[in-house]
Amino acid sequence: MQLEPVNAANQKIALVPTMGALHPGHVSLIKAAQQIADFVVCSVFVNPTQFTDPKDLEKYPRPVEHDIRMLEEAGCDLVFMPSVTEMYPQQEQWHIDLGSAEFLLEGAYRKGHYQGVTQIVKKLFDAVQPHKALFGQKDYQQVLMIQNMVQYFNLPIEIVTCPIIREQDGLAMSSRNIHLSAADREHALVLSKALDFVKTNFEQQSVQALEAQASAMIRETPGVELDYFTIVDGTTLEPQEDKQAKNLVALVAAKVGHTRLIDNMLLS
Ligand SMILES: Nc1ncnc2c1ncn2[C@@H]1O[C@H](COP(=O)(O)OP(=O)(O)OP(=O)(O)O)[C@@H](O)[C@H]1O
Ligand SMILES: CC(C)(CO)[C@@H](O)C(=O)[O-]
Ligand code: BAL
Repeated sequence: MQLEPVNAANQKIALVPTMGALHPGHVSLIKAAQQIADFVVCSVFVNPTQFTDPKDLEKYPRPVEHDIRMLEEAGCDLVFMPSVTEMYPQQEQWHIDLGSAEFLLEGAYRKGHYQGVTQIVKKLFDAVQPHKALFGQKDYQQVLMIQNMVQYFNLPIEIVTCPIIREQDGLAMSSRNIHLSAADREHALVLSKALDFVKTNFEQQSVQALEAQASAMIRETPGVELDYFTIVDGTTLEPQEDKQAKNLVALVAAKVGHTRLIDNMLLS
């Protein structure tokens, strides 16, 4: 990949890393990138090292033609779609200290996931050398881990977080939604409904009561298996029951049918 002319012209480069199967959530990142940079690169790479479930990796959607068309329509300047051997030409070790939050929530359910995520994001940063990189709040913990990786290596890259884009009925857009059956799609709505419930009742009820009611809503929904619904400090991801505290976030993960989904909402 040759980005020298862009660098020589002193243009600001923004990178939007994705795993493809693009939807309007991804397009919102491209659009946000266009507002804050002169040249926008989107990477499309299904990164094997961040998958803990081989079946999840195998069935991850890869609609390449559709993705290229969407990126053209969005006016993306360059698409970086490397192969696995380009990104991983040889066996390599990767382990960095991402802080204690690495092992909580998603990190507890997908062991080693954030080592894989930060490994590939560092490789993408090295290849593209962007000034800025944009990520979705939908993957809340991922943004924290990438910020920690940037700090670990002292990289001169600004990490920008973009809001969650939802379907009209509230379901957070996700590439994995394609795996939902019609019934799953209905049942999956309970995740955003539970988050909305917590946001609406935040002033009136205790954190414990909110978590209990939201969890019950989800557990009572057929075909949905709750992994966690929790209200935590938005930086440490440790439980936080003091509602006066700033930076509280509610995070949820559940299996809907055979598909594991995540979502979250900022509370204060
Ligand atoms: N609904 C959304 N709104 C905003 N950003 C999103 C949304 N969905 C994904 N993103 C962001 O797009 C980037 C690429 O994500 P990715 O390619 O994994 O898509 P995805 O829809 O999150 O897929 P999946 O969750 O099924 O892996 C990430 O920074 C992610 O947070
Ligand atoms: C950041 C990322 C592209 C790394 O593979 C992936 O985790 C994703 O799509 O969120
Ligand atoms: N969107 C986060 C990437 C993953 O689930 O592996």
